[in-house]
Amino acid sequence: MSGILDLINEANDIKKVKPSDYNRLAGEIREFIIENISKTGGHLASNLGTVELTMALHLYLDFPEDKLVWDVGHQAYTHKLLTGRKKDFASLRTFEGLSGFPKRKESNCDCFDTGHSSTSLSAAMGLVRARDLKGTDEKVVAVIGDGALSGGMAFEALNNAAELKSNLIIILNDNKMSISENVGGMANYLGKLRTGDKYINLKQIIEKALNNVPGIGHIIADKVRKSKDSIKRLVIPGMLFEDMGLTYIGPIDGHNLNELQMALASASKAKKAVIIHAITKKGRGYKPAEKNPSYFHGVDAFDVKTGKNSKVKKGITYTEIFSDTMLELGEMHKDLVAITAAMPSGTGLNKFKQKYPERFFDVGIAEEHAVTFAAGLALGGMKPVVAVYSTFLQRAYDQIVHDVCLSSLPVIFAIDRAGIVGNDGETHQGIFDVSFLSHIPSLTLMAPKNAVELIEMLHFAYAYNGPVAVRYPRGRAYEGLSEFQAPIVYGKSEVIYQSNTAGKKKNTQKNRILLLAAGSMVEAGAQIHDILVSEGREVTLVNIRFIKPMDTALLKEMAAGHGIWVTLEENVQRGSYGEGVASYLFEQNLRDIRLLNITLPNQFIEQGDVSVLKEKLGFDTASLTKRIKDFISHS
Ligand SMILES: Cc1ncc(C[n+]2csc(CCOP(=O)(O)OP(=O)(O)O)c2C)c(N)n1
Ligand SMILES: CC(=O)[C@@H](O)[C@H](O)COP(=O)(O)O
Ligand SMILES: [Mg+2]
Repeated sequence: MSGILDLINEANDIKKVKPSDYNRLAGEIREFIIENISKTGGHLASNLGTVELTMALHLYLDFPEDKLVWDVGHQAYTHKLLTGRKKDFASLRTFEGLSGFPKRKESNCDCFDTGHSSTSLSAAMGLVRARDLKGTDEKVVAVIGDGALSGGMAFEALNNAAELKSNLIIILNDNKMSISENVGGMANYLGKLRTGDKYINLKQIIEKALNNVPGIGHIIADKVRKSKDSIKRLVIPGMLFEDMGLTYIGPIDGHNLNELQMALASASKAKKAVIIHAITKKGRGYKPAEKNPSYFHGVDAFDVKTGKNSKVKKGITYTEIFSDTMLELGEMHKDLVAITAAMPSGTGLNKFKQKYPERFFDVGIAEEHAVTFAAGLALGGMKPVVAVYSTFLQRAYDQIVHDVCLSSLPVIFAIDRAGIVGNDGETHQGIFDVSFLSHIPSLTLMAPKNAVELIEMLHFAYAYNGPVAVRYPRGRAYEGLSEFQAPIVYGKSEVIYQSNTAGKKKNTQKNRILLLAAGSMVEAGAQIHDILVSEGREVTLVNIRFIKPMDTALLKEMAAGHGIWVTLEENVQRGSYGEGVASYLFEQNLRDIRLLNITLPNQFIEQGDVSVLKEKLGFDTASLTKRIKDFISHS
């Protein structure tokens, strides 16, 4: 039997669906999403929570003329389904497939690319101002989650939106959850609004009680009813927003299409910014996700019946190593404190949170605040560890420079997801951190070659008195080369394999190869070393360890015996370690040394499995070896 969803093949088709079929359509959408995500993986729980919300918006808006801005964008699958992309879902988050986030290049119904949090209100404000300047009449709606509303940018935009004299609709999609449980004062306030009906009852109870007071009771009750201030604040939900100058509608049931449509119709009349507070359930309609929305926030393929992950787990991850080491360090050092910007499980800090709740701080989706907060903790005598994904640290550049490094404060940055992360694509690749960190004076930047070295580096970072960052990739930790465990010495690299330089002729020196590999690339470096050596070449392999400061003493020593240098790292070329080596050779006038920088290209890197992307980028061992050999023979 064909379903209602089959009738929807392009934008605005939903308007042809009979209202009596809306519930059936919502059910079919949920079924479709569960079925598909169970095969491809993806952001399941948030999408199940926004089905009716998205349907209501599609009934209200005309695409592509009207503009719908999604915050983070991880909840936009229904929007994709309703705008002609149903057929592409099998390719979700794969190379050249359907993106997991809104993408302008994918559809003219996506008006703003997202992936990072708390940007929707600013972008929507810009669209409104542009509309008003042009004199056009398209509608503009932003959808922001309660988690995303904890981000500083959202507050900045709300402050600005209060000045609007034309319509902007903000849907606050409140499911009480960020990835983990939502935190902070705004979350508490929203909690109070959710129970707003209780306050209304309270008002009625007060009025009734006063009316029963003989004599002046009814006069006071009348005053209470008319009072605009204190009592109103008590009884009318959303007064915080109202007092700021925005109109608040809600709370409403975000799974009730009627309520949503009525709220949108009434919001559309205001010549100002209006917040519709919609209460939804993360994971709605799929029991395992309703029960454990954090786990089903972002999942790999799973079995629909059991909800269990169907992929076999291979090896320990860097995140797990970090997580366990934090427990160890926490036990040893009572001044160690840990900070996350709403990612306790993603960063692995959840164990630390459980064991040392008083030394754990989840500040909400607020990376800028997290870093300056860490500066304050360090000033107060604590040893803060900011655990953060490379891509989200981009937010906090000025705070790192101005608040931490300028005063050389002992803050540790544990930078997870450094390098290619895979299926989340352009917005989430951690490929810029070496570039935006390695020029900051007083900051030390390290990268471990393997699991053991991450542990050592974290211990080293604790003991070091100054700002220090350790970057490590997403996923499985490399466990090879574990016999190489030279103690970490500040600013010193580790020579893994030293080619024999004794008694060799000058010509041999010219052709001798020096591989300078950073972090995740040491594994590839070791493989390339073995291949080149098996072909009779002389090769030295160095594990950089310190991307900054550069170990110039070692470089000087190596310059005497190696004519071909190759740097290997997982970062774009501009601002890379390799670029630093090129400057060094130039400054030292070492013009005879031929240098090949192997870095990621200076471009945004799209989505796909890490192995697929590496192959496409020529970053797999076979391609890298070929590149090095070509370089040797052509230079
Ligand atoms: C700047 C930034 N930091 C962290 C994240 C990781 N992240 C993605 S979704 C999310 C939670 C968002 O919560 P909410 O807005 O309430 O949406 P929900 O998942 O509940 O639907 C977080 C922390 C991000 N995308 N961007
Ligand atoms: C949407 C978002 O930003 C996160 O949910 C992100 O997808 C998590 O990535 P990991 O799977 O690497 O934790
Ligand atoms: Mg939420």
